[in-house]
Amino acid sequence: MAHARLFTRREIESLIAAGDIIVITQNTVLRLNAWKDKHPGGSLVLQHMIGRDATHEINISHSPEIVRSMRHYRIGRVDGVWGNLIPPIQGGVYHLHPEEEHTHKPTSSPHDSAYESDGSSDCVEIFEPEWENIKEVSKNMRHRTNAGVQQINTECDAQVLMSPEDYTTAEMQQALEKDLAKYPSLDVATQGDIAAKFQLLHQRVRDEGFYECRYVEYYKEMTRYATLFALFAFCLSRSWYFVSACFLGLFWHQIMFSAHDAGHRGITHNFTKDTLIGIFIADFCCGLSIGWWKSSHNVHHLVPNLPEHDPDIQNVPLFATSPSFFNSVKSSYYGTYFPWDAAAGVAVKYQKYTYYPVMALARFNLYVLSWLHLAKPHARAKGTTWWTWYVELTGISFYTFWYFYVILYRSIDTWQSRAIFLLTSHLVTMPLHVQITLSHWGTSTSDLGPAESFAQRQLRTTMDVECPKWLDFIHGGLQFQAVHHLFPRVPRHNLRRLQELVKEFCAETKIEYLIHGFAEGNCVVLNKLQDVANQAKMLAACQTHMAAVGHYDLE
Ligand code: HEM
Repeated sequence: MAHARLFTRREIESLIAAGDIIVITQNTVLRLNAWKDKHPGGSLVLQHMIGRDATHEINISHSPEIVRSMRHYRIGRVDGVWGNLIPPIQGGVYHLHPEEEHTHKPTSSPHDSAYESDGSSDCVEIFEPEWENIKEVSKNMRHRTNAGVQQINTECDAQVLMSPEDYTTAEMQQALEKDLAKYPSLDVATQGDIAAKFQLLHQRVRDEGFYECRYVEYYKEMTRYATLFALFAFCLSRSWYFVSACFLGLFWHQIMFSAHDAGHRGITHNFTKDTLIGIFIADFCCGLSIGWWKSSHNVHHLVPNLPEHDPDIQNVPLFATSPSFFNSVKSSYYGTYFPWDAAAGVAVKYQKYTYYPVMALARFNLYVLSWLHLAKPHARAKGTTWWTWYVELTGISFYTFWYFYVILYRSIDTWQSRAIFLLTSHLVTMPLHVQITLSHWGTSTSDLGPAESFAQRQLRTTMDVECPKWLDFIHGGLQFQAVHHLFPRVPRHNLRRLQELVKEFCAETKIEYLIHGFAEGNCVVLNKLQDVANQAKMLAACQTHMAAVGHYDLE
C-alpha cells in the first residue's frame, strides 16, 4: 500500500525540492499537486503549508467530509512529532539529494497519489527542536545590533552610526525578543501541548453545536438591511440626498458583515450556496468582488501579520505597521515589491494623521482592487468553481450600472448633489474599515518561525474588541476576531458564546488574549502607527548620516 510508506524528513525535503506540494496532516503525507490550480481556497494557501503540519489549518477550513476526502491524496506517513519545514514560498530552500535525483518520479496520476513505495523500512526520524538554533541566531543578532540600539537610545538625532539595514534589523529583533519573552516557549513540548489542547477545544466546538447556524439571527439581519435600504430609497425619492446617502452607506456597512460570513462559508456551510450569497451581497449590492476578497482573505487567515505574505498589511507607501517594510518587502501575494522610497518615508511619518482620512476613502480603493482582480487571468477559477467569475462579473457590472447611472446620474439632478451623495454614501462606511484594521494593525508582526503552533500565532497577531451584547450588530462579528481566526467557519452569532471557551483555552495555555474597548483599540493602532513613524524618522536619520560619511547613496 503506497500510503503505508514511512517517509523520512530528508525524503520529504527531496519531494519539495522536486516541486511537489507536500503537506502533513495527522501524520499522513499528502501530495496535492493536482490541486495546485483547482483548490477553491486558492493555490497560495497550499503553498504556505508546504512541508508543514497543517492539521489545524485543514480542520478549521473544511467540513469533516472534505477532510475525509483528502485520503485520496495520501502518499505515506511520517512518524513522531513533525517539525515544520519553511515552505519555499516563505524562503525555504531544498535540494534533491544526488542519489534521489535520478529516482524521483513526479506523478501525473489524476489523484496524484501514485507514489510507489520501495518497500524499504526507512529510518524513523523524530524531529528535534530547532529551538536551540533559534536562540543561537537570536543571540548572534542581538550582539550585532545591541551597540547600535544603545546608540540610538542615547543619541536621538542624526548622529547615529548605524547603517539603515542594521537599524531595521535591530528594531525587528527587539520586537521578536519581546514576543519570545511574552509568549509560551517555542519548544516542541510546549507548542505540542498547545496544539493538543486546541484539538480538544475544536472537538468541543463541534460537539457543542457551535457550527450550527441560527438562521433566526439572519432573519433579524435581513430585516435591518431591508429597512436601511427602504429608507435610502424613500429619502432619494423625496430628493433628501444627504440623508438618503447616509442610509445607503449604513446599508453597505451592515450587509457587508454577512458577505464576510458567506465568504467563510459560515452561513449554510455549503460552498455553492454561501458563494452565491456572498456574490449577491458583495458584487450585486456593494460593487466589490467576493472572489478578490476571498483570494486575499484566505491567505491573510493563514499567515496573519507576516509583512512579506499577508496582503492585509501590505499598504506601503501609505501605511507601514512593521519596520520590515523599510527593507522594501517583496509580496508573495502580489508578486511585486513594495519599495521603501521617499514617498513611503514621508507618508509613513504622518500615518497616524492620515489613518482616518484614508479609511474614510478606503471603499474607492476596494472598487479598484475588485476590478483589477477580475481582470487577472487567474481570477477565472479552474475546476468546479469555474462559474464564480462569470456570476461575479455580472454582479459587479450590474452594480456599476445601478449605482453610477441609475442612482447618481438619473435620480439626482445636479453635479453638486451627485458629488455630495457619492462622498457621503462612501464616507459613512468608514467605521467598517477602521474595525477591520483594528483586528491586526496594533498587534505583533514578528515571525516566530515554523515551530510556533497555529493557535498561538493566530492569538498573538489578532485582537478582539470588547463591546456590550446589544452593540454586537454594529461590529458585525468582527469584534470577535481572535475567536474567528481560530474557527473561521463558525457562524458569527455563536462567537460571543465561543469567546468564553477561547478565553479558558488562553488561560490554560498562558497565551495572552488580546482584547480592548473600541476607543482603546483605536489608541493601540494609533500608537503602533506612531511607533513605526518614529522608526521611519530614525531610519531617515541613519540614511542621512551614512550618506554624509559616504557609506550610503540617498538616491
Ligand atoms: C493544505 C492545507 C489547506 C488549506 C489551508 C486549505 C484552505 C482552504 C480554504 C481557506 C478554503 C475556503 C475557500 C473559500 O471558500 O474561499 C478551502 C476550500 C476548499 N478546500 Fe482546502 N485547504 C487545504 C487543503 C485542501 C485539500 C488537501 C483539499 C483536497 C480535498 C482541499 C479541498 C477544498 C475544497 C473542496 C474546498 C471547497 C470548500 C467546500 O466545498 O466547503 N483543501 N480550503
